Amino acid sequence: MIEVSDLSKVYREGRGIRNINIRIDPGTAFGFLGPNGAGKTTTIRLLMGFLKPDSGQVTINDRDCWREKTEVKKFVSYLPGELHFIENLSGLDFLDLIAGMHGERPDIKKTRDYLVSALDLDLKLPIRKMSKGMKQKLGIISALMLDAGVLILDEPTSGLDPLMQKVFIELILEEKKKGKTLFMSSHQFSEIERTCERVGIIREGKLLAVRSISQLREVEYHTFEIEVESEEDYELLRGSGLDISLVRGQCYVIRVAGELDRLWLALAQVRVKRFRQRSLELEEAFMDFYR
Ligand SMILES: Nc1ncnc2c1ncn2[C@@H]1O[C@H](COP(=O)(O)OP(=O)(O)OP(=O)(O)O)[C@@H](O)[C@H]1O
Repeated sequence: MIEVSDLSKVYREGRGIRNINIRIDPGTAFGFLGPNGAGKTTTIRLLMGFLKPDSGQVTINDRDCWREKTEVKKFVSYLPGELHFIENLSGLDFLDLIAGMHGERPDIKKTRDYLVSALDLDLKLPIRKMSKGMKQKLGIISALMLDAGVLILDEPTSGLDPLMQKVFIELILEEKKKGKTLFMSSHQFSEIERTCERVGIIREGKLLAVRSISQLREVEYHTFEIEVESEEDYELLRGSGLDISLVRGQCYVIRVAGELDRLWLALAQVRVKRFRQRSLELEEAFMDFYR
């Protein structure tokens, strides 16, 4: 349904994105993660037809996002990373304006009311008096109330407090139940993990990896906490070439990828006071792509 093929867009200074390939099946959610300036918004702007690719192509439902952008916008709903409103309007006026552009469908008002209540937003307030988080809620409501089949969300939880981030995740899970296709950028692995089937990691304009969340969960990664008797024991551990970091005193964290043989061999040589395995941390497995 969403197909990004050999997509490149390079700005004058040489930054941008290069040769991005992503395929997102209908009814699935794709999380797009990467550090600041990695190229997430650039990719999303190409998906929305705001930018013309230098090379390659993006299609949604087999429509070219640049050449057929008007058609594409009929089944896509978009939440920009940076929201710009007509500040003098109230929240309600703004949503009415957006709904009016989509033919006064009665279902929009119903969905709007549901979202307003879920996100607990005072729509009577003029937008200029709204906080950053309130404006973000308004943006989310305007994107979700249209009930489009494809949702493209650029850092949707930016500015939301932890409670509202949780509500947002629940709303997204409801959208998924309705069969929506989702493309969502984020800095937060946890929200991608909870909402998406697959995750793409972008850095310096290049797509480093695309993994299914279940694949990431299976990565053989083990973290242990160990307390040894003395500095001498630590030196012995260190000599084994294991990935060790100090917590405090003689307490260390050891991370092992793959087979554990080397760990057992090292442990046999030292005096251990305390030893326990930490549960697998998915985020750590994911962070490996950044290192
Ligand atoms: N209009 C532009 N002209 C020139 N360079 C740009 C333009 N827009 C973005 N860039 C540069 O392209 C790179 C990618 O920017 P982009 O906004 O896509 O990153 P991002 O992953 O969305 O970052 P963030 O997480 O900080 O929002 C950055 O180095 C940025 O400075």
